Amino acid sequence: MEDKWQEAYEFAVEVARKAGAEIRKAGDSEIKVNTKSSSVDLVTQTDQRVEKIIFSALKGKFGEGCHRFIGEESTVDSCVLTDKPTWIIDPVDGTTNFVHGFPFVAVSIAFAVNKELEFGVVYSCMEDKMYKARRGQGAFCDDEPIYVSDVKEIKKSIIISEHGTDRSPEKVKKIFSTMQKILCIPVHGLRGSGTAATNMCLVACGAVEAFFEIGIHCWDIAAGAVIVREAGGIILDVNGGPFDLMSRRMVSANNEIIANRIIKEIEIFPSPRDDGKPQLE
Ligand SMILES: O=P(O)(O)OC(CO)CO
Ligand SMILES: [Mg+2]
Repeated sequence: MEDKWQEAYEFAVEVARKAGAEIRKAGDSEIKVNTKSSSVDLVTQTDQRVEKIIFSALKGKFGEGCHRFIGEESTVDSCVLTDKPTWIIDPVDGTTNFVHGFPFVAVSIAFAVNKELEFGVVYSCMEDKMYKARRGQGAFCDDEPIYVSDVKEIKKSIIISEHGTDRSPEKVKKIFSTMQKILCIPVHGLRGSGTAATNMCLVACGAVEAFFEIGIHCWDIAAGAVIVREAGGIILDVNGGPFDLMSRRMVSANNEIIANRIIKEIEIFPSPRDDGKPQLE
């Protein structure tokens, strides 16, 4: 029973690699930029085409009836996580990077059963790095085990945060105020790769101590969440409570000490949940 999903895991790695190759070879003609929730929330034909490629591979293998599918480009309204086996996919995480040629772009594929994440695959396709993890079986980059950093002192840490795609002045103010407070603890530095999935893999492999964000979606972080946990890290809500995949906010960190120190500084702002339910404080 424990190995029930091994085939799905291995297939997800294969599909992510193929999807990444499609992104790498996407020509300039395909990079026609459209916008979604705001003028800085970008989408290209590549996002849509690669999502179709991933979905048709997974549906062809596992059938549409038994499995559910949540994808960044095909989820129109809210996405509700049920107990059914569910694929959660971001075909191009880091679309803005992709459009600008900034070299961090990831394919993110996660799989949940009974609302619990079973495995996650993040293929950082421009660097050709394959991150993957299955619940209870460790995390890997290119088949080598990876582990979070053992730093416990916040003053010896590097922290990742992002600016998101909402430019309303009150939210931007809170984001920068949080970053300022964390920077002035002081920490060694603040970073951001422009893709949530890659940011979580940077936590998982010990390159940084933590990554937090409010406003990301379930497809940005589902695969990364498994990878961080399996590398020995933790994921919490920005209020210090348990992580909720649909809440559009999280702190991923190498350990609880670093996570809680960051949480002390985070200025929370409202962000409607992916599943349409009321947001917690
Ligand atoms: O590039 P995407 O898929 O829009 O995702 C962003 C978050 O909104 C980076 O993680
Ligand atoms: Mg994304």
